[in-house]
Amino acid sequence: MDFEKHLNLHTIIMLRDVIRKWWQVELSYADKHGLVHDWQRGDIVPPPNDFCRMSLSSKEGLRRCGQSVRVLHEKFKASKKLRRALFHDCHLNFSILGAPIYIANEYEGFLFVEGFARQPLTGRDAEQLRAKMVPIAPPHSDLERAEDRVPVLDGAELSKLTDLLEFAVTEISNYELEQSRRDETLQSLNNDMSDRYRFEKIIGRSGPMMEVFRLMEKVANSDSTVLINGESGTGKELVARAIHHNGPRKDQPFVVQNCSAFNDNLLESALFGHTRGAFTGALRDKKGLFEVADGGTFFLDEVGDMSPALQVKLLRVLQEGTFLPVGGTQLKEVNVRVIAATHKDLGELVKRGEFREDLFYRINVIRVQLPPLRERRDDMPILIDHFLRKHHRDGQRARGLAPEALAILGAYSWPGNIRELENELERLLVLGGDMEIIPAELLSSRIRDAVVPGGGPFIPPRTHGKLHEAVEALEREMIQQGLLRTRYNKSRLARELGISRSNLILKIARYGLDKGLPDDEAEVEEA
Ligand SMILES: Nc1ncnc2c1ncn2[C@@H]1O[C@H](COP(=O)(O)OP(=O)(O)OP(=O)(O)O)[C@@H](O)[C@H]1O
Repeated sequence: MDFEKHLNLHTIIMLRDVIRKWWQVELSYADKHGLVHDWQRGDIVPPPNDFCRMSLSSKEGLRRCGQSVRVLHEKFKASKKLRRALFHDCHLNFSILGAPIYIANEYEGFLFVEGFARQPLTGRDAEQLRAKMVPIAPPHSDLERAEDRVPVLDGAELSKLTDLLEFAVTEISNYELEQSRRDETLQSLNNDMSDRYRFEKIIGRSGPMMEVFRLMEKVANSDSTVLINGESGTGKELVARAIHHNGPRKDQPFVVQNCSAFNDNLLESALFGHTRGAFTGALRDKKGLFEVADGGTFFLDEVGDMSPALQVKLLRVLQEGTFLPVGGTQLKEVNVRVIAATHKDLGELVKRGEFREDLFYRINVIRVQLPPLRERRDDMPILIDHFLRKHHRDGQRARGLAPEALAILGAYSWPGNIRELENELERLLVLGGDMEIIPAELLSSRIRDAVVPGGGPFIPPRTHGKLHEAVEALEREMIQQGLLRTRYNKSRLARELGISRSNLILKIARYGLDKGLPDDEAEVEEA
């Protein structure tokens, strides 16, 4: 237990002060071994009682004072059931009053005051005291009339002091209990957070993302091949990295290759390496990325774009851990965990004969499906917050987005997913410069126009009030925006909205949206 900390508690500071002022005694603390740390450090507040002051200032006196305190400690230790204050007479026959500190039923030491008499000293008492001081006090110490300055605490005063001492002890144990409860709560929160956010760079709390995290937890410690499926910008590489960094291969290389980046020959040589003279320009042997990744993880992005010839080679590495460099004759052996990713439907490619079925089954052992951003809109606020922090530069003022900007971002369909959102926020921070709140006007026109065609103010959908009114308001808004978007082509709009043309015309009339519309005859039907 750290008494330094307790001394700084507001209540203890106040109590110490009150006790000092009212009774001229000092509140001190002995630990669970009966040691008074302040005294041992020589950090002694000189007590008004001159006898005690002299005693505490000499080595022998200090030893005797310490011994007296330890007797009280022994009493507390001997009777663990005793939770109240106790008296003991010190080596000078002054009183020590101590109250034990218990925290969660453990004895942790005691608070005490010492150096007072319980009744006025007689002349004889003073004589005896002076005699006791001879071996302790330095020669020629001035103890003339010292007995006049000895605090005397009789019955009523003593009971008040006892109450205060016990109150101080209760304050300390309450504080410690509170602290340990807080520590426990923090600990369990941290455990909770680390469970949930072991993949701390991946932001998401929506149901689909929690599903992804659960799966990642399971696969991180295994060595099995993983297939990550998801649209562009949904975080496939981020997830692959997180799986690698949370697994047993984390100290080994993580190598990335996008299979759609090169033509077939270049990709083969990049993946498997080549020998000298394998092709024009191959001046020396070159290691392939599979060799570089040996012991670690290889992230093969856009695996669906691999040619059939390379698919065979990949299957061999996956099944046997061996491959032949371009132009080589000797098989090389590697131990690589493969995480493949694609935005394509590999099952569909298999059906069309564009992807080997055996390879598909080999890499589709565990499939992590990353949801597009439009299907995890619940994550938008934390993602926005995350990217605003990530791209916020020192000295920049921007703290957030105006409500209209947030509403537009929330309504946009995000075809480029998180990458598009991240780029948009980075751009907004640059354009926002010194602004504290970034207004909707700064959003990319692509986003604004998609959500608010015609550039009017964005009216976010209602979330309260009567349902039929909200439905009607939404219906009116969709028809009005649709008419603008289709340039009043009612047949097209009816198709888009999934209602009949006559039904649309009725609704247009009902909502008063027909004013100023071109004649039906003038409407140009699309092919
Ligand atoms: N859940 C997420 N939390 C935070 N940042 C994310 C998240 N998902 C993706 N990102 C960020 O979005 C950007 C795109 O992610 P990443 O490159 O992993 O996507 P991808 O699906 O591999 O894209 P592509 O298919 O185009 O290669 C990166 O900057 C990444 O850090």
